[in-house]
Amino acid sequence: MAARGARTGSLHHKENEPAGKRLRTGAAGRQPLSAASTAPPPPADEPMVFAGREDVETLLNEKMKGKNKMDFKGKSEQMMEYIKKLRACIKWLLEREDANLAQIAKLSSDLEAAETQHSEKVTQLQNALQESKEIYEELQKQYASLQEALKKVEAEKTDALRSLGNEKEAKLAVESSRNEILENLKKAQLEEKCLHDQIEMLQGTNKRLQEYNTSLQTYNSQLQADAKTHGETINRLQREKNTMVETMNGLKDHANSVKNQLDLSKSLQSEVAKQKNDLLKEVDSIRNELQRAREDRDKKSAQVDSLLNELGTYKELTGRSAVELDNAVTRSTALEETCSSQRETIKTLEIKLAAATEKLKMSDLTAMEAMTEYENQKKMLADLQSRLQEAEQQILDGEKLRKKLHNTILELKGNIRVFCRVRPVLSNESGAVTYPKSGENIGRGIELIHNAQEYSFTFDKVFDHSASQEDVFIEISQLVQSALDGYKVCIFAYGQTGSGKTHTMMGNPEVEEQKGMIPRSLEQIFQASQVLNSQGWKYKMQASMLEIYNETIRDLLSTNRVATQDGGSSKYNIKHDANGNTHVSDLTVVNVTSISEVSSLLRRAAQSRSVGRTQMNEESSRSHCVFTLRIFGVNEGTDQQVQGVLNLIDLAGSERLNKSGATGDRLKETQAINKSLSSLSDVIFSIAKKEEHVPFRNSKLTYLLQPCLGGDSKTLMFVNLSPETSSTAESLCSLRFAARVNSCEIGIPRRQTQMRNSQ
Ligand SMILES: Nc1ncnc2c1ncn2[C@@H]1O[C@H](COP(=O)(O)OP(=O)(O)OP(=O)(O)O)[C@@H](O)[C@H]1O
Repeated sequence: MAARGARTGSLHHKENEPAGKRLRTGAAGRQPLSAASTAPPPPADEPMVFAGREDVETLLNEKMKGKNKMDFKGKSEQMMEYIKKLRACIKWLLEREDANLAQIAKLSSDLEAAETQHSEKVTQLQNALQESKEIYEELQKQYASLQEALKKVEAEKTDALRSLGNEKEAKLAVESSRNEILENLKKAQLEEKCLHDQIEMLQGTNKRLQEYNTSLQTYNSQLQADAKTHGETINRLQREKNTMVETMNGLKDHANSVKNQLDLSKSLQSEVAKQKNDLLKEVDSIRNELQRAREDRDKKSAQVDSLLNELGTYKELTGRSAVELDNAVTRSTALEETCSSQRETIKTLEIKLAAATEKLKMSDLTAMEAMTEYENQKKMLADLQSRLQEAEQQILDGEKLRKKLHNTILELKGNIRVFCRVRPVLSNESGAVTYPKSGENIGRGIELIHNAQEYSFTFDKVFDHSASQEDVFIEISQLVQSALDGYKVCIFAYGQTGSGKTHTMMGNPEVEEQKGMIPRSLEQIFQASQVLNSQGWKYKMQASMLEIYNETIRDLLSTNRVATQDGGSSKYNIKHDANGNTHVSDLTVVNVTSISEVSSLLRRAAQSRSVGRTQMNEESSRSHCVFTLRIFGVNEGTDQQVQGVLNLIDLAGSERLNKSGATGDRLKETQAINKSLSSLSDVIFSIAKKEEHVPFRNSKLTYLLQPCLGGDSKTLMFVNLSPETSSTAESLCSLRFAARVNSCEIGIPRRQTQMRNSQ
């Protein structure tokens, strides 16, 4: 068709040319055939030229013309001419045919080339279409997988939110358990307060028992008859006490081990709480990370959405823009990678979160276990404590009864009580003191080896080197208490220099365990007076403190320095009134209302106290130090009045002259000390012998203490010993003196009490 079209087109093109110009002869210009019929014929050798179809048709329509019918010659010439024309026409037609064929061949080859090109284009287009289709399918798949991933992320997000909710619940549970613990703590504090109240009540009972003690005196004669029986009871109680002490020690050990366990479980609990806090922090940080990852993921999701939108647009433009599609695919792939990495991160975080939650659960469980353990331990401890308290109460009751009976017997006997205290060995020397390990003298006996000879002594109580200040105070606390009940109480420490008198009487008031008898007695008096307040008792207390140095009184509480020196204007005359109360003129007497006031007084006195040096003790106190607390009590309810006195005396060292190695002033000091101490023993022995004249006035010390030594007071002497072998001679002297004192009957203590309106 195309070839034929091309031929027709070509012929048609030629037909448009003007007919006159087409049929010409060669070089001289061709004539049209019609013109040739009229015009003279072209020369025979000139070829005819045909311009087109019209020329041929004109030639074919040409008619023979002759002059007449018979003009055959003319006709044959014409015919020849016409045949020539026809030949020329045929030749032209043949040439034209060849040219046409050549053109057709050229056209068909062009056509083929065009067709090939066309088919290539078609194939390319088909390929591009196929590729686009594949890309489209791929993108659709990616889209589907992205949607899948998005769904997963959503599901993970929901899970994470759920686990977050669980964590919050767990946290709330932990907080509520902590509140419970705090609640329990409050309860325990309340219980402690109750126990405190009970202690106060017991102290009240103690007071009543003391009242009972007083009433016991009226049954004096009856008790004397019963004394023997009581002695047996004491022994039995002593044995019982020992058993109870052992039981109590066992219980204490058990309680200690339980306490240790409790401490352990407490520390475990605090560790668990710490771990829990760490885990909570970790969970928080993971949550934050998760939150960040979520936000990141949300951003990416938004990006995915926008890219999906873009993808949609790209889908429309797929056919048009393959490059854009490629970019979109690249971005989509990158996004997919980010998404997958995000998913990985989320997964890791989820795993971490799960692990942290697990750890939290574990720690909660451990905490719960620790709590349960703690509760059990607490219960056990409470149980043990109540058993311990019961046992201790039993022991205390037994002990109280024993002491009461013992005191009663002693009071009835009218003895000065003597406690012996041996200090620890301070040097490298060996000790020369032992104690009985069996028999009825345990805790009361002491054995001293001197010059290879053993000397045994028995006192009301013997404290070995291991006895603490508290152990010693427990034994004298009742005596101290009786000062509040209106007795005159006198406690003094006797012994050689460095034997522990000051340690026993004063100790170190700033350190709880080292506080001596003076600060402890004052604390007890103030505490007890507060308890008695609730029973209507109001107390007024006055403290004074003096020392007797070289037979001269010095006021230790005076703020006037001159007055405290020898030769000062103050005379410090000692006077006793009809009620047996002692007054020292010009002596500073301070009203005290609290233990802190007394503590500052003690500090003031310690500073003023004169301290001399001897070869035996660098800080040996060379004076007798007398602390006096006067107690005036009145009961608003019963109008009863009491007046008690508590004298606490740290005597100067009792060593003999040759031992102290003193000369000059020191010799004078030692002589004075010895004089006053020997006066003290003279007074005691003379009272014991019931002599008419008691030489109280022989020394300032004995004269000052006259009312306390005179028979109606409760007197206790500490004999302090140095255990070293080098001190055995002095120790023996002290022990002998103490034994004589212990055997003295100085009278029955009398309570100083009266009714207010009887004054
Ligand atoms: N029971 C004890 N436990 C521990 N250390 C003690 C004990 N008794 C005394 N000491 C120590 O022994 C030393 C001498 O004691 P302290 O000063 O009380 O003796 P003293 O009899 O008062 O002497 P002085 O008569 O010279 O005043 C001190 O260092 C004291 O701390």
